[in-house]
Amino acid sequence: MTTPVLVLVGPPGAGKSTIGALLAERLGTGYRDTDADIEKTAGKPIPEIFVDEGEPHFRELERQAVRTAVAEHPGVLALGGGAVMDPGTRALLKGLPVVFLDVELADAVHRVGLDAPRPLLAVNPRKRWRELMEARRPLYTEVARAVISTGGRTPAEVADAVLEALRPSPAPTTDTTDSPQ
Ligand SMILES: Nc1ncnc2c1ncn2[C@@H]1O[C@H](COP(=O)(O)OP(=O)(O)O)[C@@H](O)[C@H]1O
Ligand SMILES: O=C(O)C1=C[C@@H](OP(=O)(O)O)[C@@H](O)[C@H](O)C1
Ligand SMILES: [Mg+2]
Repeated sequence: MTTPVLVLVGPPGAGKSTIGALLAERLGTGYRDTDADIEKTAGKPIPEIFVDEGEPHFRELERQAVRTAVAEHPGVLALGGGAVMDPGTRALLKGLPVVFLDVELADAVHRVGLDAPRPLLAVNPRKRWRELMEARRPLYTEVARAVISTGGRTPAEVADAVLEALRPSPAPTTDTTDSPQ
């Protein structure tokens, strides 16, 4: 089993897919996004899966996509915003270098409003996003080794902050200059 060097979690609009691709480039490793894997498996875009088969079916595809990617992808992995709702997925993430990309409502809604539609935010996106985040914040926090705020930062700055947060702290050194002989 080859587990990912880095896993990104967080709500829609946090920048998981954008920062994930950027980090993979910086680290010289592969990038994978479970949403893209799901679309490949289903043979259709996520909004169509929600409409045709419903959210429970999407969540089942998501559970499987996360398991497969965690088992075989050695690079950077971005999850969909709702993946952490599954207890089995949270257990799987334990021990992995998981980073929670945090964002406030105003920034997130501004960002996803400019992007392709997310079915869960199709109606009343501000209210829906706030509800999602209230329910999920404890779950993002539970699985994360580091929490990075993305507000007011460019994607490149967020990537820098992620790498800095995961940098191993230097081994303790003993300063002998003042030690008694
Ligand atoms: N730090 C940032 N500052 C400004 N815009 C951003 C930032 N991160 C991502 N975006 C933009 O926000 C939108 C959503 O980003 P995306 O990576 O798809 O988020 P997620 O995968 O977390 O839902 C995209 O249009 C992306 O270009
Ligand atoms: O928050 C969610 O439940 C979802 C987030 C989306 O991914 P992003 O978080 O990458 O937007 C995508 O998986 C799907 O639309 C459901
Ligand atoms: Mg994404």
